[in-house]
Amino acid sequence: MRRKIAVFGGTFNPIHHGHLRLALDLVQQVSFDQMRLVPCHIPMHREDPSVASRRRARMVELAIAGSPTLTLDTCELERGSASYSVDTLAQLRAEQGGEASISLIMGLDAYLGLMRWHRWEELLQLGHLVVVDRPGYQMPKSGPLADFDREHGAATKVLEQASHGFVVHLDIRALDISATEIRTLTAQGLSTRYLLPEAVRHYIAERGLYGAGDPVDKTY
Ligand SMILES: Nc1ncnc2c1ncn2[C@@H]1O[C@H](COP(=O)(O)OP(=O)(O)OP(=O)(O)O)[C@@H](O)[C@H]1O
Ligand SMILES: O=C(O)c1ccc[n+]([C@@H]2O[C@H](COP(=O)([O-])O)[C@@H](O)[C@H]2O)c1
Repeated sequence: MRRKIAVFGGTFNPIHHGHLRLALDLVQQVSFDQMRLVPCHIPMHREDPSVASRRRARMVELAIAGSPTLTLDTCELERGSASYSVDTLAQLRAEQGGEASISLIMGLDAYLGLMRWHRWEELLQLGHLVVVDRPGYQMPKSGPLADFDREHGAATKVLEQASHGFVVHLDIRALDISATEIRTLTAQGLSTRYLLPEAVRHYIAERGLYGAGDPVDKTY
């Protein structure tokens, strides 16, 4: 059977249950052999994250500690340069060889901006794109992305059958959680409990990230 590897890139500032449950749901639906969480080091598509990549990676590590299926991949930190998904996929393809099925995972909000990504036309030569819905976002019915989606769209089984080249949309449970909301709640001194793992909440509180005040308030 073809080895199936998933690459789930994100700013993870911080990682939350929206990311984690999405990753786990996909591992179970697709039987990925690996699900690699790849924190981006220097994003060129958004403002500099307020927290250094080393710390964002550490929060990923804390979040997945003990998970048998999710792993942290720090390739973008090690590369040290601007973080482009095309480079990450190319590096993984070189490592894994031509047979492996490689899937780049993204939420619909990220997919909507795909045509602004660096060398985005090359992504499907290196892997598949697996897109999951995100509350508040909808696929356009017409336009260049809708055309691209129709041209390359396929059913899940293609992830077994081909190493690259297709776009697959998968249903996962919708969790309306964002890192932006977690940063805002933290800065306002409001509780973020149940939105992200406790170990990550403690890390944020202990280091005063996102304007966190005293260590995690017991009343919250
Ligand atoms: N709740 C969610 N449901 C589905 N996809 C999600 C969810 N949260 C994040 N994603 C996806 O995870 C990837 C990484 O997201 P990212 O780290 O930017 O989190 P975020 O919550 O969107 O952060 P921010 O609010 O800072 O933009 C993206 O592909 C994004 O679409
Ligand atoms: O390669 C690009 O040009 C590119 C442009 C936008 C987003 N990405 C990647 O998409 C992933 C999700 O991005 P974000 O901003 O939602 O965290 C993350 O791994 C980014 O590096 C990549």
